[in-house]
Amino acid sequence: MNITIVGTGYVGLVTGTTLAELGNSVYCVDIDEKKVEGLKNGIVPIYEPNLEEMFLRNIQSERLFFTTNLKEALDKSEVIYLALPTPPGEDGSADLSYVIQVANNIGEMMTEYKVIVNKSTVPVGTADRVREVIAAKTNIPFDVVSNPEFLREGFAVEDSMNPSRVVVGASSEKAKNIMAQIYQPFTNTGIPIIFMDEKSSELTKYAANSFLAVKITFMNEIANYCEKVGADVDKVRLGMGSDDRIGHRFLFPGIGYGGSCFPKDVKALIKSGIQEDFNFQILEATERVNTTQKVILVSEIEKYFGGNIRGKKIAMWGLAFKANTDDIREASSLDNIALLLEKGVEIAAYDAVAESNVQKLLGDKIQYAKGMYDALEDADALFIATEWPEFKNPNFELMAKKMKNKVIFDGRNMYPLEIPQQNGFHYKSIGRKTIENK
Ligand SMILES: NC(=O)C1=CN([C@@H]2O[C@H](COP(=O)(O)OP(=O)(O)OC[C@H]3O[C@@H](n4cnc5c(N)ncnc54)[C@H](O)[C@@H]3O)[C@@H](O)[C@H]2O)C=CC1
Ligand SMILES: O=C(O)[C@H]1O[C@H](OP(=O)(O)OP(=O)(O)OC[C@H]2O[C@@H](n3ccc(=O)[nH]c3=O)[C@H](O)[C@@H]2O)[C@H](O)[C@@H](O)[C@@H]1O
Repeated sequence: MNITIVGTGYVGLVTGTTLAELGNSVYCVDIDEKKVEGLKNGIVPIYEPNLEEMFLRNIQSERLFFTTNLKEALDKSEVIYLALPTPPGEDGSADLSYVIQVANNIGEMMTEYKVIVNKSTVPVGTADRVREVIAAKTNIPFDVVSNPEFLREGFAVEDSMNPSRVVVGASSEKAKNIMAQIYQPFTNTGIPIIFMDEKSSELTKYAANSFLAVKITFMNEIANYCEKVGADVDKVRLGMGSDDRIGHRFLFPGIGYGGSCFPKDVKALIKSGIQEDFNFQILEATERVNTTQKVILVSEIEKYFGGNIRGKKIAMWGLAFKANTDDIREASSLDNIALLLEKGVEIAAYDAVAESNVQKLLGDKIQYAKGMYDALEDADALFIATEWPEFKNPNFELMAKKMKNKVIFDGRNMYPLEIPQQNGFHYKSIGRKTIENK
């Protein structure tokens, strides 16, 4: 099938590449000329494991094309996916201007039947709005479908090729059949394609992300309580997660959830609720708890150093909002950096993948180390903000040699407690006993 994808960010590029991998001819459109030029020349602008190989293979097989010309791509395909940004507006609600703008363009440009498939995360009722916008521009028949995306950054290719489910909100039989045809390779491997109405589909996306945000936040509160009463959150987590009604995933406590989606989607659902005179109390609490959780270790650092931390040097391992991505949107590292800088702390950071994005944002406000051990030179403490695999089994002897003090504040619970203990480190993690070493 011929498919057009509008927007070549994380979702658009991965969706386009995987649909091409499944044998479709895919025309990707973006307004960012530099990005499109790079993509045409085989340059993948994001860090995403296993994407580049598949992307290059499909360009070579002439199934994957890039253009800035929407009309050209539109004319080639019956199915148009929208993978456009829906960032938080000033009040936290989803900004639909990108989606509406492109819907307008499609209405003006289309010359025959199209299915417009919305992959962006959008509030309930957006399919209806897109329908109204297009219908105001043309009499040609078309359908609008909601098809939310559930991929995780860092596992985007894996999640797109082998999704837990595909949700399709469609009311027209014609559009349903076309969507069933696109996802037929999944049906054959037992992946459920769940058809429903557009509104339920739009809400499914927000409900799934918000539920996961609540799950993490619940666990963060349990972790904080563990510290008060002397329980160990790792044990509690194992004990809870073994009940398959609860499950082990997304129970890892830490310095809060970040990224381009959980924070924005929780805010957007709260806002959508308010518009309907409905209070999402559990989500309001989740947002509040997450905001404090992100910087919970800063007061611990102050406590350790007796209050004043001005002039201290802190090494930060990890800047990305989680491992396996270069994405720093709403990363907890940034909240901690801002607060620590405000308190007069000097920061030497290391993140092999996300460093350049932070450099663009913060410039010389912090130092950037070439390697994880370079960051530790003369450091008063180490702060672990992202769980990159290379931090999992470090050389503690070398760390001790480099650092001024053997102190670790671990926002990702990287080590079993006996490891820092055996190596004589002071070790403060989340929801577990503090290993004292003054
Ligand atoms: N990043 C993620 O892991 C996931 C994101 N989503 C949702 O998918 C949507 C897209 O997110 P991302 O891919 O992360 O965004 P992104 O910001 O990485 O990419 C969006 C792309 O759209 C392009 N664009 C903007 N206006 C355009 C226009 N008029 N015509 C053509 N291209 C245009 C931008 O230049 C950019 O390349 C959002 O609604 C997001 O919430 C859903 C699941 C996962
Ligand atoms: O809508 C989206 O964009 C996507 O949002 C999340 O994916 P992503 O933001 O890539 O990352 P996650 O792996 O979900 O992690 C989000 C945040 O939660 C944190 N987290 C995750 C799991 C956990 O147990 N504990 C925890 O603190 C991570 O460190 C990270 O900061 C969802 O997992 C995807 O299903 C969804 O498609």
